[in-house]
Amino acid sequence: MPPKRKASTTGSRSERASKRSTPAPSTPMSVDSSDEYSEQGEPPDESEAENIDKAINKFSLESYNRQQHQATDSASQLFGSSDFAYLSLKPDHDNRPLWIDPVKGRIILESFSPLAAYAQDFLTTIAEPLSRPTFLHEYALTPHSLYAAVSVGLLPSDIINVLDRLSKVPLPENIREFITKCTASYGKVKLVLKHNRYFVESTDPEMLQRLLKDEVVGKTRIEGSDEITKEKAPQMGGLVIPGTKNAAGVKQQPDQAQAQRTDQDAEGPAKEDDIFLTLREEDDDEDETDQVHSFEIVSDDVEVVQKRCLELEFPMLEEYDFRNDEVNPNLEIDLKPSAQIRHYQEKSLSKMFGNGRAKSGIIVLPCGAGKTLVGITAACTIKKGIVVLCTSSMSVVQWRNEFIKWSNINPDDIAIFTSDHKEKFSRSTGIIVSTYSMVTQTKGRSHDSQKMMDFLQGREWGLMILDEVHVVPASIFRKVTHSIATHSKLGLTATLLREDDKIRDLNFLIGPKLYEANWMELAEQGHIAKVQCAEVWCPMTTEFYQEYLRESSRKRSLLYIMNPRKFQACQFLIDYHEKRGDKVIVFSDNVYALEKYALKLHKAYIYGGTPQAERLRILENFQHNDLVNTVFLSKIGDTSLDLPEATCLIQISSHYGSRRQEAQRLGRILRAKRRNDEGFNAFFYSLVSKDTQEMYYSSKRQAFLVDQGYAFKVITHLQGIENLPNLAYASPQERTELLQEVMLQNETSADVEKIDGDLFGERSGGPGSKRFAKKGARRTAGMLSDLSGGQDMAYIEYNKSRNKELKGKSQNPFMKKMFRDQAKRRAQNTNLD
Ligand SMILES: Nc1ncnc2c1ncn2[C@@H]1O[C@H](COP(=O)(O)OP(=O)(O)OP(=O)(O)O)[C@@H](O)[C@H]1O
Repeated sequence: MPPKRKASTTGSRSERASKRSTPAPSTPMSVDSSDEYSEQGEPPDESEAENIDKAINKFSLESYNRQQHQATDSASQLFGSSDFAYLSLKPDHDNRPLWIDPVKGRIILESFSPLAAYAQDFLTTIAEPLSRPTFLHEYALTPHSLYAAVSVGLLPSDIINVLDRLSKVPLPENIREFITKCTASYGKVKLVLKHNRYFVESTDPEMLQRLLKDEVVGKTRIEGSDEITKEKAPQMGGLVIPGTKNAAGVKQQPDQAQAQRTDQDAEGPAKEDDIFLTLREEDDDEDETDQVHSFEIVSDDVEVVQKRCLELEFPMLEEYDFRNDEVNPNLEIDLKPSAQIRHYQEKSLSKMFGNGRAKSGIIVLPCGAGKTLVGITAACTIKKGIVVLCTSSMSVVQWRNEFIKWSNINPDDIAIFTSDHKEKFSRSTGIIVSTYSMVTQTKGRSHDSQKMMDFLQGREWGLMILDEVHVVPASIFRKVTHSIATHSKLGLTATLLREDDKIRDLNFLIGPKLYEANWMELAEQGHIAKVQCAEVWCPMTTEFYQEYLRESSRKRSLLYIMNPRKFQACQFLIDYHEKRGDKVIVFSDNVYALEKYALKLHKAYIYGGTPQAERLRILENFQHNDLVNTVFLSKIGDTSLDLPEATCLIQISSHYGSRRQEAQRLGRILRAKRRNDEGFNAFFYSLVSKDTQEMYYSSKRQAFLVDQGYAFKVITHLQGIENLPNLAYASPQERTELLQEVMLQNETSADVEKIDGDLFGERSGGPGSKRFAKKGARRTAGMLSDLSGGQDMAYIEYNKSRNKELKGKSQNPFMKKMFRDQAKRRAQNTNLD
């Protein structure tokens, strides 16, 4: 018999969800204009986020410290509040890897310690990694990070004990207090879906009594159900994640790196092991069985209860007991026997399935480290209906192919929902792969799309995989998670980073960060490429600099991008790397510069206006044609581009100070095929015009990668550049002509490309997209004239003659054809204009 409601609510879950998802009127929001994904115009329905933040941030380390300590020696006064001499070192401090700053809650890890791998694993669970260069890593203990720690099953006492053991000084009292108070209210109450019924669960019966007495929560309990039921807590482990030999559990064996390091450090066993062994002994103790208590609530009131618990300062954790879900049909899916997941993939999944249930949250792995396989393995573990949401229709196809490649899923059980494909699976359950825009767009939905949406909304899903979570606005997540009923959510990203600081929203819309990998460690182990990063300083020529000082800020950027010395540096580096056998990608956000550079250097280029068929042809040639070793890309190539052949990146213009774009671009070469060749390095150059604003933006952009341990070398002179045959703009006359041409451009030519989607984005025309076929030409014309000063006759004339010139020069049939096509398009544009 279906459970009777005690408190009646109006409307079904999906109706209520659709009401909630109605966007509130937008108000202007102040965001950092330096980020392309700022959420201008997003509904300010952030009260939920603010509540969570309030609940979480009511604790601040500041309020626990500032204990006054007497200066302990004559030098103490020099250090002011940062004098920690009062914390006496433990006698065996050499063996312990952590320094703790009690004022700021910062933890410094000595990454050369034999215990470093273990400590790092622990720290990424309880603290935010701030910076991880070679020898010293810095972490911050924050209310958010402690919330995440509790949500993966750590107890406050675990955190305190392990920190104390690893610390060189006794754990400062205020840090203990901070951890205890911060975690006192987290993780106490869980929302658990069992047999398709929702339960409020806790290990503390008093907590549940308190909730039952609450006027809001009390009313949501199902009448007639036992007030509080008691059962055994789920055992840690027991669940084996496919592709691994280990049972899932928060307490993992030290990873391979640790094992290797420990072997190598054989000369110092005495150093490592007493602490290490004690830690492991403690871990074993924690597998003891516990009791949990719960009461059942009306499923329609889940959000009411969540909100109320938040107000009461007991944020609820969401967990899915999929092994006991007998209502939703099982999906026949398993990893193929050949698929072996890597240790860091396993570790990230162990945080998700730590206690045998699925916890919602976000996994952060560098580009090319295999986030797709992590998602697929999570799907193979849960084995229920799965929804995958991606940013472009190309990614949708890739996800489907990867599912088929890595798992034994019946291809009929995995369907695609994009503008061109609206498939359903025929059996009782399956996988649907779609894009964020397909499931959130509300206006002008076709009949077929609406039917697909009804299909998605009319059933329960076991897992929703959210790809590239950092680029999607919170309002979209809200719509997605409210309109599609899913038991657990897994967000995947390479850079949990936004310039507008809205990343915090993801903590409650998806779940806390479950795992963040160390880029350098993965590079050392050969999972991603090792990259040499360099910033090349290009002096401005006198005439360009004079104009730069005189011009408005928009035109200034065009001058520093088109600086002839930068052009020469680009030409030199392409020549140098092509001769070494590298495949080179040159990135330019500015389309005018992109075209100018590419045409002058006789290279292929792709930007928002390039038709899809031509994009694919160029990329194919770049991959397989030995004569096409360099390709110029606008910002549409920042994401989703999988070209393992590329081994060198040159950046000539970028999006102001966006740290994320820098990381995403670097990601294009992290999957280099040759990464395991002995001594192989990929190269990442940022060309910067000296003494211009670009220098400032450049250092801002690098901050994230520097924190990941990348060292940017500054190159002030490229040796041998003067001797490069056919060096462009070598004479003053050529440089003056270039300057005149640049000055003739209108200000819009200085803008970065404005485009939605990516290289394969559906909005910029997914493969075979009908929308693209119909509107591509028209849109191309608009982009060109808007963005590259196409309305200017001088420009059109110039390009015509340049095309002729190039046609004569290029011997490569592919290049010849490309220039012919581009010339045709330009002629078309001129007519349209
Ligand atoms: N465990 C594994 N064993 C073998 N190959 C793997 C494994 N994990 C990932 N790969 C391979 O690594 C490559 C990169 O994987 P994937 O495309 O999932 O990376 P990603 O993290 O999603 O990158 P991006 O952020 O750039 O999209 C793929 O070719 C994939 O097949």
